[in-house]
Amino acid sequence: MEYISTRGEAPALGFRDALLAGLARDGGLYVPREWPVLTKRQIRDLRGKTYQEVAFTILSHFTGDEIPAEKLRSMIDDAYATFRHPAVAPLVQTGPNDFVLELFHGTTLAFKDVAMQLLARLMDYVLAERGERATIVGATSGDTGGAAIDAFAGGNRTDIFILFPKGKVSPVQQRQMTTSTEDNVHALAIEGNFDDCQHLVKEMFNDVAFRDRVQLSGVNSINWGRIMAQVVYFFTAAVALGGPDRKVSFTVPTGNFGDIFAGYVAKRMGLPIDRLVIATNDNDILARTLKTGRYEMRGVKATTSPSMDIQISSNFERLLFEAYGRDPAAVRSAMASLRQSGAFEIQPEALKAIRKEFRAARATEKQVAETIRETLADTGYLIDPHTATGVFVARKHARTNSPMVTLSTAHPAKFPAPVKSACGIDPALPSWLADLMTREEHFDILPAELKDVENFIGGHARAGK
Ligand SMILES: Cc1ncc(COP(=O)(O)O)c(C=O)c1O
Ligand SMILES: N[C@@H](CCOP(=O)(O)O)C(=O)O
Repeated sequence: MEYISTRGEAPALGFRDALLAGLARDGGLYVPREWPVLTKRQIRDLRGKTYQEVAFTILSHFTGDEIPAEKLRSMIDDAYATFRHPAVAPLVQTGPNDFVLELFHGTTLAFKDVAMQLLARLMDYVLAERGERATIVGATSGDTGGAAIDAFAGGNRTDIFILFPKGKVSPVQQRQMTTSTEDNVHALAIEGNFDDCQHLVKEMFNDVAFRDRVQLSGVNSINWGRIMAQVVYFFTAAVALGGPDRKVSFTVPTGNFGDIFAGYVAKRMGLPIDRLVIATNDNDILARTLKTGRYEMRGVKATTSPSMDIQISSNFERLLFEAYGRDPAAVRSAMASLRQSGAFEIQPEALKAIRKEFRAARATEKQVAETIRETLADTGYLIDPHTATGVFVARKHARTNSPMVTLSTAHPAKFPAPVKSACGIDPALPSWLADLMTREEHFDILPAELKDVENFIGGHARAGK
């Protein structure tokens, strides 16, 4: 399997190189040259299989012969042995046709663990095979950072630097990033918002001299390895609900567009998905874009679902590439316009293609709080504000004749303050995190300036020395 850049000006790479590259050298994102397609029969055969078996079937289409089958199997087994639920990603029924897909049974209580535990193992395997080290960078609005630190902590081939927006993540999220005692972990509180953090990460990748010197690698969903691992749970959920002989819809709480793009990939791979619904909080740039055809930044609002407080949805670039019939020039022009003026227009044909695949709606802060309260009252089920954003939007797009699955992207205990304020319940952290809030914190504070961040990373990274 070969991977090509959405901007068409970087060399095509094999799986291992695309995995370590993270972002393409032309600033674009890697996607497979072709979408692998499973037949209905192959999808039917996934019924009754474990999460790990389904993961192997799906992921081997993307890793091809670059990762030996027995290695891939053992990495998948190890990655999902860290999950506290035997099903890895169980489905919970909350209404006649309504389901919640719990993606928070990993070590840091968010859906990021699903891909990150595997990504760390894949990267370590490729680095060991090549006798190399890497400097891992990541930008986080709260969850990617904790999951990445947990997955990479203690690795002797990697140093990890996580940029989080100072004062804009939940206290639990912050401590998950700042209390590691491993020498290869560096949590950096950036004086800015998530978009500033993500911009800094992309700028580091675009600084070729720096990138090469520290052997930079990324773990955000700009890395194809993240997306491919997130495709798996769309298959497990749909198949459990009668797929491929019955269409299933999904609503996905969305920020950086990685998770819902994974759903789109599942569909391209042949999974019969009825509706793919983007759920946003008050940072509703994606809902506005689908409505108007204009992607326009308006400044970030702080909400009770801080992980989705995002304006620049990185993976939307992958969707644009597809919607423009894989025309990299159209993507380059949209991205140049976004850089220059904070906006771009989507041409009518491409917009039509996007609207055919996706629907989108927003949940306001009031609606999120009401949804937490009502879901608890009606079903006894407690959800976090990100999941509540999804559940609220899912109700608007529910179908009477097909199941609607909302992705539950975080455990309510990660966001105890808004959950308590909405419904009066103070969700407890699980036993392995019970002392989290009393652990000692270690982090550095840096301005949102490329030079300061590069100097810090260059001074601490072991790769290239
Ligand atoms: C809890 C939670 N829900 C939803 C999202 C949005 O996911 P994505 O960025 O893949 O759209 C995030 C962050 O990415 C998150 O941490
Ligand atoms: N919500 C995310 C933002 C980064 O998303 P990613 O999926 O691209 O890593 C977070 O929690 O950090």
